[in-house]
Amino acid sequence: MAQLLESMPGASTGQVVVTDHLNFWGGCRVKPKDGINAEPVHEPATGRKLCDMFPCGKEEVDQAIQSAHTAYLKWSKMAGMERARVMLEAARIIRERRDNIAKLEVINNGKSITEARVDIDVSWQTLEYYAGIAGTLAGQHIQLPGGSFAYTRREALGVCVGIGAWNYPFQIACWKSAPALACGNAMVFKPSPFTAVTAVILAEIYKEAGVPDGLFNVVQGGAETGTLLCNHPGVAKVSFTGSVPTGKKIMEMSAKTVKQVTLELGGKSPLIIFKDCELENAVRGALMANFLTQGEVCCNGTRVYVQREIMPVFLEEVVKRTKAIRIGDPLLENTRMGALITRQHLDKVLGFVSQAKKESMTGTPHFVSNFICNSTSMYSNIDNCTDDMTCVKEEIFGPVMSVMPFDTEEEVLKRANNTTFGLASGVFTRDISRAHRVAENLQAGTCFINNYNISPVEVPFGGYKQSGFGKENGQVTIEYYSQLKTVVVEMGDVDDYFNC
Ligand SMILES: NC(=O)C1=CN([C@@H]2O[C@H](COP(=O)(O)OP(=O)(O)OC[C@H]3O[C@@H](n4cnc5c(N)ncnc54)[C@H](O)[C@@H]3O)[C@@H](O)[C@H]2O)C=CC1
Ligand SMILES: C[N+](C)(C)CCCC(=O)O
Repeated sequence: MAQLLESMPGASTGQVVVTDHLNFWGGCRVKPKDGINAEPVHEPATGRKLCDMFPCGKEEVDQAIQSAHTAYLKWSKMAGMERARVMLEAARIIRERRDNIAKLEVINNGKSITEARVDIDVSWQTLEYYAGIAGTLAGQHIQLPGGSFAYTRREALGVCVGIGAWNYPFQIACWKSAPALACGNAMVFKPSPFTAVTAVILAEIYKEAGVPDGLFNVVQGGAETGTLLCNHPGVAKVSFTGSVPTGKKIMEMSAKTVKQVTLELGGKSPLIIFKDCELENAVRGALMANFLTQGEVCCNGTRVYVQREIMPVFLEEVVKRTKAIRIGDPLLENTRMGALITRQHLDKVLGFVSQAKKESMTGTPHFVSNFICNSTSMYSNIDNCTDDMTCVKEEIFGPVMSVMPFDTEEEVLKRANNTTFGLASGVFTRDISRAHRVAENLQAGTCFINNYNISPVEVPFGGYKQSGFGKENGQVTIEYYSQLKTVVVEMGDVDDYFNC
């Protein structure tokens, strides 16, 4: 893989073939055991086969978990400051190789190179941030009568499993592994079978930075491999990013051995635009909320509520800007929207758009489709939607923005909250009291005021309702990757309570 990265500077879509093994445990890449059941992985931008992915079976999953356990025993005994030093070195290497990793991520996922570079920057920043926290992990000292006392220790959980989605492959691996490793855990990570290629690069970088062999491992596979991981008695925690139905299964499987779980699930987030907004910012915010990574973003603000008085001018602008988004080969510098993950996913997204055309009595779908190489990308604004339309109720996970008019704050809050999801939300207004009141009353894990989809690593991220629970990023995530032990110390004699 190192060779592949070196050969990347001249790479363009349609050229790279990955032949290296994509599993990693015990400190090195591991050849698939049987070399059977190969699943082709395609380059989204061209539809070309990029490599074969061989799903890991029980024996391989056992090996990866065993190797993680061995590394955990060493790593968890190191001082936080020692762990921090290794993590900072890994962050430095990612930063140094940022452009090449970003290129491979484009080939892996289909997003534009501009966005992929941001993802890789967020990735090394995540490692730096949690390296900074590793040395600060501490407990509390509690005084008790007679000189006795108690103290708490913040301890690692053990072997944590990370299960990733295909929309931010490298970044998700960092969002999960950085806090896990900072707390002294080891991780076995399973990327999505659609984006099998970049997680192993992270494993190599951790190794190069000096983590013990087995600390960060990659097993390839889909639902079956994921099931083996979630049912494994040697796993203490599962952190999952993906769809709600799979999240529910993961919770069920984890319940059998009472594993801790973090679930980052889907969304159908509302973005509320009041008539007193700064219109230019609101329009840009609506694009940010809908079209990053071809719309394949869990926290996207796909239900855009616009106060009726400004609907015509908002729509005119937003449609004009949407049509001007440069769709194309994702490795070209000018491209701002690349390819959807697979042909099947594109068909699913197009299905939502044609369903909207059928369901809409008054709305106008503004629909544009572009062909890039063998694959396709598209985007659509659907105006004057009603809350009961399928495109307004269900997660589309594509570049489709649904726009609805509203009249009052009270009404829009009710409509915005009328969903089983609760990942994110947004509001554009110049009225600061209204902004904070709306933020308080929206039932979602994040509310963006006068912007959207800004998520620096310092800021906790996670859902309400069926969008999941647990947080990623921010200081609080330490609590989801560690456990608190209480030690009670008697300085006097034990009471003769039983008087015997
Ligand atoms: N919230 C988010 O960030 C994401 C939401 N989605 C939504 O889900 C839809 C389907 O996409 P998928 O990739 O099929 O999502 P998914 O939720 O099925 O897959 C996500 C991850 O879970 C793994 N997985 C699947 N079944 C599993 C099981 N039974 N046990 C353990 N692991 C399992 C997959 O291999 C993958 O690594 C998308 O169209 C989109 O609407 C997809 C990806 C990310
Ligand atoms: C980076 N951000 C905020 C645009 C999206 C991250 C959440 C996801 O995995 O979809």
